[in-house]
Amino acid sequence: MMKDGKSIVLIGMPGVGKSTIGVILAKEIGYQFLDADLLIQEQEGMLLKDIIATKGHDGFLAVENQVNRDVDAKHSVIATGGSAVYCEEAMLHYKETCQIVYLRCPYEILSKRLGDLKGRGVALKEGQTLLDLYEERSVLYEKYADVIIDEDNKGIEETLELLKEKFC
Ligand SMILES: Nc1ncnc2c1ncn2[C@@H]1O[C@H](COP(=O)(O)OP(=O)(O)OP(=O)(O)O)[C@@H](O)[C@H]1O
Ligand SMILES: O=C(O)C1=C[C@@H](O)[C@@H](O)[C@H](O)C1
Ligand SMILES: [Mg+2]
Repeated sequence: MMKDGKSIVLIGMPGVGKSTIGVILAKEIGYQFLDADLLIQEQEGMLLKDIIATKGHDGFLAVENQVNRDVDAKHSVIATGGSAVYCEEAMLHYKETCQIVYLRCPYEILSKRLGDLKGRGVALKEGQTLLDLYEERSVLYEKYADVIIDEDNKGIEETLELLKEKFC
């Protein structure tokens, strides 16, 4: 187990593997796992894509901000949603209480990995492309990160090993 018990918050674009890698990391370092997307769905009683459809982009971000801001968990790996980085209050809360890790994946790899963006519930504004989103968010992910893990062409296992090297 990690020494100081600080939780690890994973940030990054949709599809970088925050949820997939986060749950395995938690198990391997003896932490709990929380997925902020699932907390949002549970609170709202709706799927993410339906929350976005009903409340709109800004309404969704308000809920995402509140849910992440209210997370008070030690010894946990927390997978955030890709848009959590727009939620300033929540990000400042994580910055003060946790270690923030940006899983950075090159655009070319990510765009192949992501299929139907709408089905995934990505918070795209009208007319925005995945590349626009990538460029807009990269700056924010880097701003809040304490640690950056570059995925490049790594598989899930290799990325996990890098994370464990940092935190164990
Ligand atoms: N090298 C890799 N690293 C991480 N995930 C990979 C890799 N190669 C393929 N994948 C796949 O990419 C997907 C990552 O999806 P996942 O839901 O974990 O992303 P996420 O970061 O949690 O996205 P979201 O912000 O939408 O919650 C999974 O289906 C995973 O199997
Ligand atoms: O990157 C995004 O815009 C999102 C990613 C998901 O994890 C969800 O948090 C939500 O569907 C928005
Ligand atoms: Mg996820």
